[in-house]
Amino acid sequence: MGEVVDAGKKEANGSLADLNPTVVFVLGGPGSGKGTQCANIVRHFGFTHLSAGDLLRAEIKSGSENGTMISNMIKEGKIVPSEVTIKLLERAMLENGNDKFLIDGFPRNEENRAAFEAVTKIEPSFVLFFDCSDEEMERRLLGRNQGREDDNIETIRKRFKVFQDSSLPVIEYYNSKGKVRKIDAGRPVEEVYESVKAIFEPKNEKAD
Ligand SMILES: Nc1ncnc2c1ncn2[C@@H]1O[C@H](COP(=O)(O)OP(=O)(O)OP(=O)(O)O)[C@@H](O)[C@H]1O
Ligand SMILES: Nc1ccn([C@@H]2O[C@H](COP(=O)(O)O)[C@@H](O)[C@H]2O)c(=O)n1
Repeated sequence: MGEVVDAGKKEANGSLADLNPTVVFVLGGPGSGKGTQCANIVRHFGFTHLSAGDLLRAEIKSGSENGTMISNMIKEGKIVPSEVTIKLLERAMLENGNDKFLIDGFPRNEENRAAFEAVTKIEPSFVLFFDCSDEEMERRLLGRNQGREDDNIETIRKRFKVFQDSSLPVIEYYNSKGKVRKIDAGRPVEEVYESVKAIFEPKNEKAD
């Protein structure tokens, strides 16, 4: 584990190959409840939650040279170039010290997927897919009230289109490899979590 170098930040030591982490990708449309359910999984199953969107928003706030580009992309609902997002994810995993990660909102397109695989050599254990109607996601996003610049109807519609055109094909790719665990995310939070929990709980296999 890295040593503490400043307020709450740890040095990123070693390589991902050494860490060899367990990774679960958490995908679903904007507002499908990925972040909400990840918080529950973290509490019960010891994963660390890394939201690609949160990491990008933190990068804007940090005054990084990429800040303006990232901010413009998010306002337009567009996908930030993979090298930027992957560097943030790699750094967050190495700084963290855990070896079990929920990677939320990534990979968002084929470029994200292929670049992550090429750079990190990590294959996800499985992909949690929160399936929810556009009507319900729109209602949730417009009611979220977190001051996000992309939670307005114009950007929400763009984000839905990007999800349809670019993110669903990634889910289809993992589905063809038998890796997708699809959840009906249109139900109340507690009901959705019951389904999520069943996926993470060790199976009670019968002895012979
Ligand atoms: N099952 C649910 N029923 C009703 N509201 C929900 C449910 N799950 C989450 N919400 C609410 O909907 C909003 C969006 O949820 P959340 O932030 O978890 O979605 P997300 O998929 O992470 O969104 P994004 O991709 O935009 O970051 C939040 O205000 C959250 O409290
Ligand atoms: N892999 C990603 C993930 C996110 N973005 C950008 O951030 C926006 C917000 O993402 P949330 O998951 O927090 O909803 C998203 O609309 C993209 O602009 C990205 O580029 N790449």
